[in-house]
Amino acid sequence: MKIIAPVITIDGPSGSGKGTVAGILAKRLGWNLLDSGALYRLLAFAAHNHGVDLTNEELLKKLAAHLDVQFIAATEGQLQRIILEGDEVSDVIRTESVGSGASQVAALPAVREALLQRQRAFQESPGLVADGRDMGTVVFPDAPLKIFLTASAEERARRRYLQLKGKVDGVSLSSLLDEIRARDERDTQRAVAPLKPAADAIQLDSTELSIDQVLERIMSEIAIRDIAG
Ligand SMILES: Nc1ncnc2c1ncn2[C@@H]1O[C@H](COP(=O)(O)OP(=O)(O)O)[C@@H](O)[C@H]1O
Ligand SMILES: Nc1ccn([C@H]2C[C@H](O)[C@@H](COP(=O)(O)OP(=O)(O)O)O2)c(=O)n1
Repeated sequence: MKIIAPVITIDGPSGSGKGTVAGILAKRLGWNLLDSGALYRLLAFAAHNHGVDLTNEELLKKLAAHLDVQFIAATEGQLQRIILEGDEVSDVIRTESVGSGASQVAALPAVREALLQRQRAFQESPGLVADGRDMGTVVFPDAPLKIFLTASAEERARRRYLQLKGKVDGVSLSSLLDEIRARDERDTQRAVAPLKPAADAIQLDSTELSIDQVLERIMSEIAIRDIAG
């Protein structure tokens, strides 16, 4: 009988800390990592490169089904690397303009369907930490631990600002706040797999918490459930 690897899902809006926390947790547990948002970012980026309009659902569905992407797991001292069609794109897909494109293609049902199996294939032994918007509601509904991580929009914009300042030209706190609000609106209001907590998710507001405090809370939920051996 195939042993089903446990999954910890971390969903929430942009800048709540999902990616950071999921990465540290996966490393600490020695589990696999799924950054599902990267798939939507890669699709938006590939669409741009191939001249595909972000509203062309039929073509985007085909592009999603054939995305030539490789995730190279993090090693000591090196973050996870993402290769698209042979080129490293780990950094270029992180801009807010690619994030906005990702949020647009993510609203298309045929695109979400085309990426579903690719995401589920990450559920391998000894376990998986998956972050995104619908990990707990749609992709891994049977996950034994689901976290819904939030923070105020102002705090999330401040974090993004600190993260991008010095790396990207022309970042401003007020435009980041506008972009984050626009993305929140699109991601929560779409008809398919909207951003919302699963009924059995633990909600964590990280506005006043450090990354270590968030990790500590999640580690204690893991210990209570005895899911990480
Ligand atoms: N609890 C926290 N307190 C302060 N900064 C945080 C916290 N969580 C994450 N950050 C920082 O905020 C930025 C965005 O975090 P990230 O993990 O990319 O968020 P998300 O994946 O939810 O968009 C990063 O620079 C990260 O280091
Ligand atoms: N599981 C997911 C993950 C991301 N998306 C969409 C919606 C998001 O605005 C974009 C980008 O997601 P990503 O997690 O990379 O963005 P942030 O790091 O939170 O800013 O993709 C989604 O619809 N479903």
